[in-house]
Amino acid sequence: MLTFMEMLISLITAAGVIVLCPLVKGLVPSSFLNNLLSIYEEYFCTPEITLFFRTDCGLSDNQMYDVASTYLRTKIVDSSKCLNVGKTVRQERPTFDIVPGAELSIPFHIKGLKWKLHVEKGFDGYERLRYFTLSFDKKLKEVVLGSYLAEVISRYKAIQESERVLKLYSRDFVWGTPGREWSSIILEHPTTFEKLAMDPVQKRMLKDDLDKFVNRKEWYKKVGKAWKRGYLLYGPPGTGKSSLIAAMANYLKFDVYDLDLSRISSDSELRRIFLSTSNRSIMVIEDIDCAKLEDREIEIEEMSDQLILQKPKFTLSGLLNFIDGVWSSCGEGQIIVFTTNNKEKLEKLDPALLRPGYMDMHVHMPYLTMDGFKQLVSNYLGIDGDHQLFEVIAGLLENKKVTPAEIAEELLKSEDPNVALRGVVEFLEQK
Ligand SMILES: Nc1ncnc2c1ncn2[C@@H]1O[C@H](COP(=O)(O)OP(=O)(O)OP(=O)(O)O)[C@@H](O)[C@H]1O
Repeated sequence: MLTFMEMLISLITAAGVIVLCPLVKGLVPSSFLNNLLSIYEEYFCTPEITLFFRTDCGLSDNQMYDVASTYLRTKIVDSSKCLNVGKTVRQERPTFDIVPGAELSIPFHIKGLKWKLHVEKGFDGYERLRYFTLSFDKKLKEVVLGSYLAEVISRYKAIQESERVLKLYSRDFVWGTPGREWSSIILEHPTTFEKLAMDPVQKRMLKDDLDKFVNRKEWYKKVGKAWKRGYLLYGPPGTGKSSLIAAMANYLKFDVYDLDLSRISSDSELRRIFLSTSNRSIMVIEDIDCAKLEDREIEIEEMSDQLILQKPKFTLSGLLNFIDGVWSSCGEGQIIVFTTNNKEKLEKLDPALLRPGYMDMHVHMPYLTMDGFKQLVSNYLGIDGDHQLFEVIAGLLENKKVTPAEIAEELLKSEDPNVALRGVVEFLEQK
């Protein structure tokens, strides 16, 4: 007795014979022949479907690329025969990564799903494009596009939540790489608000402001405002502006994007860059008063491959206006932090720059006060109470302009509190 499968195979084989044999072909009605052929195609020539997960998605970075990459890292050891193994000096254990071109076969329903990482290089040998492909039997189309991808995304979200590592994005390694606006490293800055030497009232106000901002998503929607907030941090070099940005990122668990305005050549480039940032992130534009946008020259690559110098069209205020517009129309929970060593210069440049909308809250980072000093002593020497040299130091600090960075440097010199604090006294006396 023939089973159903055996009958089907016989029929398909018969179809093959019929197709190949012109004599038999003439004897069989064409409708029957077509039916047999479609069954043959359906079960024996099952073409694969391939999904592409490119790094870019229109003008933005493609989040599905990161989704795929994060998800596959959890599967790699069981599903690939080739693994890249790496470890930096800081890491304790090696990590495994995907080898470009090697197949990752993940069991799912009938046949496995085949994932692959592709890396394309340009003529110059530099990487131009990378993307993942996911190939599968077309019979799995519905289930892969539906429940499987949903599972991959929810896995990614769970990993993001549980192993949330903050990232610092910059544009240093992406010049000329199509579809990649930012490259990132892990942000491992240890500064927290607690460790920051800063006026306690101002610290409280800033934390409250940040709390209010992140918790008011619905309020922003209700009043029809873009959910974004701008901060200006100003003060001399070494007073902790960068440290404060790290403290804000650690507090909010927001990634940081470091933007160098002087290298932007056009509105469209700027728009692309902004559209490629993630929600709930901090964009940092340092030394905003030094961004002499009108005076600089930018290298523009011509069709002829010759580099020419050209002056870009925008001014600082025009640029900020533009940023305001782009950010109003995209992204949620965005923070932008400007820093300057010289607020007066910024005011002279264009007072409108300081208005709420661009810079909603201004935070002054001054020279070191005695309160700030005690915070540093607590951080570096573990002294939370008093010390006999504090009175001398308080007197010296009143008349000197010293930055927390300078005193931090002195405190690093010895773990013995007496030695370190005597070093601070000497430093202040000589200043
Ligand atoms: N307010 C502060 N509280 C604690 N540490 C500080 C503070 N300010 C400076 N430091 C110490 O000095 C180092 C340099 O400070 P930081 O880079 O944050 O200053 P900055 O104001 O951003 O300087 P610049 O304007 O030159 O970028 C920090 O890594 C930190 O160790």
